Amino acid sequence: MIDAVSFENDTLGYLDQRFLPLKEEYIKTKSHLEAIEAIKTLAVRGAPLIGIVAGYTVILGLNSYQGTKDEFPLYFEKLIQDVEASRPTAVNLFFATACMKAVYDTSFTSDSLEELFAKMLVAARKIHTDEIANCDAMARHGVELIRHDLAETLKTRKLNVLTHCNTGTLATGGSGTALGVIKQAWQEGLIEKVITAESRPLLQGLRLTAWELETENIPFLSISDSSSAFLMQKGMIDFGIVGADRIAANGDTANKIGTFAHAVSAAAHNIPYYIAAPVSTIDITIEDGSHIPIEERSADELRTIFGTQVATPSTPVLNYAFDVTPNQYIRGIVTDKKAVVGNYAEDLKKLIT
Ligand SMILES: CSC[C@H]1O[C@H](OP(=O)(O)O)[C@H](O)[C@@H]1O
Repeated sequence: MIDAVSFENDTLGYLDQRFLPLKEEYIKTKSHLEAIEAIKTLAVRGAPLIGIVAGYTVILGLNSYQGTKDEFPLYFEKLIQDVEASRPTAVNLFFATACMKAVYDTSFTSDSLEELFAKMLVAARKIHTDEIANCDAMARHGVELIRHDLAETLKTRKLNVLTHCNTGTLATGGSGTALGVIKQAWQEGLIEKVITAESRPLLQGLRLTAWELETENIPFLSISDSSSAFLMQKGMIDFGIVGADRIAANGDTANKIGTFAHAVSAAAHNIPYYIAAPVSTIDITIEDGSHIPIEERSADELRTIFGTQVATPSTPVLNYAFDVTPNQYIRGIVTDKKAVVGNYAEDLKKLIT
């Protein structure tokens, strides 16, 4: 499996995703500031992986601390603020900092800084190992749901599945969320072909998902984001499954920009459209998708393509990195605990408690 992230000898290691698949560069750093920049620039990306790296980034910040225990609370507060300011939408990042703050709240008074830091490292490693295990559980629940919902089609042929952005090992450290379900479905002989939407402007689908599928010898076709409706109309897509960066209590889901457009097209063609995400991506504190903070990114992500200017530098741009798919477009939400179908407000809450 691709090695997306590691933490050994107080050093964060990660595969820089900005130039994959043409350039593979594994970065190692002890600097929390460099780690924060890696999240900001999508050198590391993908909601669960962002959460894993955020946890390790806090550890790097702790290792840089030179002050006294009395001075530590202010330093820790600033460290958490800086990590949380790196990207706003993927709730996994805030799940990771909440885990660190929980250790602080429980142990700061009673423990030495050394003991406190050791406990936070355990918490950071747990986030990492949990997300890997979550992928395997999601894969099982997702395949079970697909076998049920697509049973009629499966009587006569294998399935063609649409996915968007990258939700595989490069986004999770494990087999993946949506792509993990797809990989497992392929292993079980259910998949004919994967249709991976390029995911403009940073092309996570064309670059990263394609690379993962090629690496695993899974047949796929890359398409432009705007092609999905046409392929659905031609009967070339049997279901869609995508990831999530934040799921509201009612099931409304924020994911890479373009996700909602695929969902509307799927609904128009009566094609089931699923979300796959660990429970750590559910934000039960917000009642619906209108409250999810949507990241706006640099205009140059559209005006240039990997350093080549394709529009004038003065071209006005609106570059939302995510959109929100209302729950009525979602046939089911596959989590590590179970697949939730409909009745999201009630059933998602049960997963959290
Ligand atoms: C495993 S879900 C990953 C999720 O994160 C991606 O966003 P980004 O590449 O900007 O971090 C995309 O929304 C994926 O669905």
